[in-house]
Amino acid sequence: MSQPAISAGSSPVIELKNVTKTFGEVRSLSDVDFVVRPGEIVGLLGDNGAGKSTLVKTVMGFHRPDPGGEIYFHGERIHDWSVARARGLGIETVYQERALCEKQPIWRNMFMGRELRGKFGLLDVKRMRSEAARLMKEHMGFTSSAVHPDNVVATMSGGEKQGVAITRALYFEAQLVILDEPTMGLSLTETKKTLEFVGNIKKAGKSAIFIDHNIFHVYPVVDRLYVLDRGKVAGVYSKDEITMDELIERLYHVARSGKME
Ligand SMILES: Nc1ncnc2c1ncn2[C@@H]1O[C@H](COP(=O)(O)OP(=O)(O)OP(=O)(O)O)[C@@H](O)[C@H]1O
Repeated sequence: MSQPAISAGSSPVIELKNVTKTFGEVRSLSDVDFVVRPGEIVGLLGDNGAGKSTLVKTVMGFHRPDPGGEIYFHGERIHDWSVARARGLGIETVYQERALCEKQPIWRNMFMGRELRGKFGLLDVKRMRSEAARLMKEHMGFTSSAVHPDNVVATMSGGEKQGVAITRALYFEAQLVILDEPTMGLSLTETKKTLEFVGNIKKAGKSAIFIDHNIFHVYPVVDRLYVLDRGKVAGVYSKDEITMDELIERLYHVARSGKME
């Protein structure tokens, strides 16, 4: 199980300062300041091409900022930012449900790539099955004996699959969970379930970045929102500062004029 080498405190889990990212002639991010605090769910909104993916890929370590940009984890500047470094510090991405192995049982999916091992390095199947059962009950709210860790993932609903992915991230000591359009292609009920799982991240005292095109999904579960427009931060809002209607109004305004007010 990966443990963050830097101790968690009240300083932001992740902080990007003055981050610009260019790909040849394309400037995907421009002087972006971005902060996620402990226990905070932060929404990322913006039109197609606004820079949302580039921003989260930078947080995930896939991209390094152009010179001048800085990345801090719990207040400490990290110079050698990379996927391995970000993951080692507890930044986990929940990919869309297709990242799970449909034909494998739930317990295997929970521990895929980070299997629990016993003596002599042998797989501890018994412990993985019992841990999966506990997590399903405690984190995913499965009380029915019909849902068993041996069930294959293909039999679960889309929302439940997202639950497996989120629970897996939390189990592996994620400090920050990145959710990239977790409700895409899900039905209404499955979406509701997925949003409940997002709430579990906060209950567990962890943080998340939530990207979704649908403001009706994002607004209810987040504490703060960043609006990106053409690579720039066009607005940052605490949820208690802005109603959903006001936010929609401002998003229309950004789309029309490129400015938040
Ligand atoms: N690897 C890359 N090489 C060149 N240009 C890129 C690369 N990645 C992103 N871009 C460009 O940067 C801009 C921002 O893209 P990005 O994918 O971050 O936007 P987005 O807000 O996630 O969009 P969407 O909602 O459509 O996924 C776009 O113009 C895109 O074409």
